[in-house]
Amino acid sequence: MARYTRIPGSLALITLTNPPVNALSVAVRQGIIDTMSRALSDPEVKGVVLCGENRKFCGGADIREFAGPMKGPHLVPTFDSIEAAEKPVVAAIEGVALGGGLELALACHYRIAHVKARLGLPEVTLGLLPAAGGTQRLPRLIGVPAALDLITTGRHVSAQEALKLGIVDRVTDGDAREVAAELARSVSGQASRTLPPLPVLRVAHLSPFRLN
Ligand SMILES: CC/C=C\C/C=C/C(=O)SCCNC(=O)CCNC(=O)[C@H](O)C(C)(C)COP(=O)(O)OP(=O)(O)OC[C@H]1O[C@@H](n2cnc3c(N)ncnc32)[C@H](O)[C@@H]1OP(=O)(O)O
Repeated sequence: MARYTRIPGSLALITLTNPPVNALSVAVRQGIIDTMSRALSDPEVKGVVLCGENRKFCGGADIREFAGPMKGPHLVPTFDSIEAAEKPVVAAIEGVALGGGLELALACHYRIAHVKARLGLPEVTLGLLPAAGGTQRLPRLIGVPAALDLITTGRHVSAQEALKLGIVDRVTDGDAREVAAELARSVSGQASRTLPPLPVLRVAHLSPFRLN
């Protein structure tokens, strides 16, 4: 599920609620779609803050659903609709943003991380790819070499390293939701921030490859 709350400054606060780590279950994915649509259709709402309940942003795809076929809305269009939102969406990352959880944050226009948060794309450790936008949005944000490192090792990074790499915009030792709300208010009314295009890798010369 996702809870919708109006907060001061003409903002909507969307809180993912799926204990213990607010993983992206069918109900959470549907909840994101419903609450985002509510925020975007309300002319009184000028920006959105996205967070997770109990100070845990999101532990990624719900591994309890891996045993069966995927039901409900898919992650890719769910995240694409956040990126396409014409109102600023700011992720308030506390606890963890892992796998699909980081991919969700990458689809937001801005990211605030609590100093103790951990971020990463551990899909490779499960034999998966970050196929919900991570392979596309992370290189656009931090460049191909740094993104490849995170995608191929699955290692987690601290909030400070995430700031240095350019994954997050700001780190706070306070309440990430409040800092995110402050940022959302300061950019409301501005055009949504977009990611730069993917860098084009040019190969100067390719030798013919033969199997003998
Ligand atoms: C087209 C789409 C393709 C790909 C897109 C996305 C793919 C993914 O997102 S794959 C999943 C990526 N996420 C992970 O791999 C995270 C795995 N979890 C962890 O690393 C850790 O559990 C944690 C860092 C999130 C928390 O660690 P810790 O504080 O040490 O607690 P526990 O490990 O004991 O876990 C507590 C509790 O949470 C449950 N849990 C953790 N992650 C998930 C999850 N992703 N889905 C569902 N449940 C999760 C874990 O099982 C424990 O539950 P119990 O207390 O009931 O045992």
